Amino acid sequence: MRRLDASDPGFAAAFDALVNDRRESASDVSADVAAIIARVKAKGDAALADYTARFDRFDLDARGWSISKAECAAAYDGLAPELRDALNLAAERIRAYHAAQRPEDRDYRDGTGARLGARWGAVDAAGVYVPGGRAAYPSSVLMNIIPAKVAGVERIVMVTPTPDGATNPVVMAAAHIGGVDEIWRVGGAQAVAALAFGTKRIAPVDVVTGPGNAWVAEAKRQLYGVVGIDMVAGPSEIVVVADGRNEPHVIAADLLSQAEHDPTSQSILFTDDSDFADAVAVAVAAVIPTLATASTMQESWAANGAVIVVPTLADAIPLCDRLAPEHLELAVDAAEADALFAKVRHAGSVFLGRHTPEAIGDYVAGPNHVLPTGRRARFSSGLSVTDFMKRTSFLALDEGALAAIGPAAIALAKAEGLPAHALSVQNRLK
Ligand SMILES: NC(=O)c1ccc[n+]([C@@H]2O[C@H](COP(=O)([O-])OP(=O)(O)OC[C@H]3O[C@@H](n4cnc5c(N)ncnc54)[C@H](O)[C@@H]3O)[C@@H](O)[C@H]2O)c1
Ligand SMILES: N[C@H](CO)Cc1c[nH]c[nH+]1
Ligand SMILES: [Zn+2]
Repeated sequence: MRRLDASDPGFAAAFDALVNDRRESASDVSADVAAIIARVKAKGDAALADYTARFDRFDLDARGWSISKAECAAAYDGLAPELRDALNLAAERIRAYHAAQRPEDRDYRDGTGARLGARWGAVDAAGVYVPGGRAAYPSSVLMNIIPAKVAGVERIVMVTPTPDGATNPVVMAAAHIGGVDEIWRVGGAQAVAALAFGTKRIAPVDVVTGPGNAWVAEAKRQLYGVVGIDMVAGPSEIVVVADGRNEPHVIAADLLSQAEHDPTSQSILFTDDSDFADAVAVAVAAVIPTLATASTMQESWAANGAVIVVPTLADAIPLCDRLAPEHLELAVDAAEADALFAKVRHAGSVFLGRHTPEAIGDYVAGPNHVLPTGRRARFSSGLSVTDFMKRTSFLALDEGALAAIGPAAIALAKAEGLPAHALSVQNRLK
């Protein structure tokens, strides 16, 4: 863990190093992924079977490629009632939040009489990636599928690894609630490539969404253009801005909640209280060995964790903006949280006040937990209904509207040296 103090002379360089640390994109990940994509493109299902045997220790041909809707319904029926209620509560809240995201079509006439507008439509088929290497993610099933359904996607294809052949009943129950059409037991970069190119078994999709580890995130990045993607949602991150009036063990757990996802996850604390910074570091060290995910948290915290003391909490905000974290917690009184939030420019999702742990957003709050990582909140946003849709603009002119705006088009076409464009307009002008 790095302990930095903004008043130290070497702080600027040390913070630059933290910001520029490309912890999830070692060049070997990029090269590995390029090789996997090329092999899936060339060999299709055979490559999927090989990679699944290698990475998930699972023989697809012997034990089955897919999970049926009937299996998912049975998993739902077999769930303990409190878990079923929790999934349904999460689903309802996620649905309500995303229903409000459905964009409006536009259709209007301007002063020339021209009719202009844009019509939104869903993609035909969406592939949703549900991670499953180190943990099972029923919450990510809901976060992916529900916005796709709200968008009106007709074919929703889920891919998820089943390491050692073990299926997860809560993941299957969530797929039942969401209403998935196909589930394929493949993960990693190879699954994303299969969705993008299609194989004999898996028909291609138009868009691939969802989170995953460094290989999954890099595969989406490399395949963008062959297929649409939501954004690059890789190993989880959290930045917490906290004053010294918090309990150190409460903030320690918030930091560890994201450190436990992946050894390449990142957790950073900013505080204006040096004693509190030390107390949180002590609490983190004390909590780690008590939890089942200790080794992942230890690796992540040791390699990527940071505790940073700033003169005032307001000084932390421009530094947070440079990190553009996936999650930002403002653990201060409500009024101060609002004031700090007003200054935040770059973050995937922000959690305001002392009573809003980021982990609530992972499960039941409603906003999507699939969020940009690796500083990409500078230019991208969390998964939304519009990631499963596209907009078609349209235009209808009558003679009067064409007469009003046509001559300008002719002038511009001539200036560009494109006479057929000019003629195409000129021919219709009286
Ligand atoms: N940003 C977000 O919105 C968000 C949300 C949820 C989870 N996450 C992240 O998702 C990730 C889940 O990771 P996971 O590992 O549990 O599951 P995963 O499904 O993302 O990855 C498992 C797959 O990775 C591939 N893989 C593993 N090692 C490999 C190697 N050496 N070479 C090539 N491929 C390899 C395998 O194919 C394996 O099936 C975590 O990093 C977590 O932080 C992010
Ligand atoms: N924190 C993850 C996004 O980075 C989402 C998640 C799912 N389950 C638990 N957490
Ligand atoms: Zn989480």
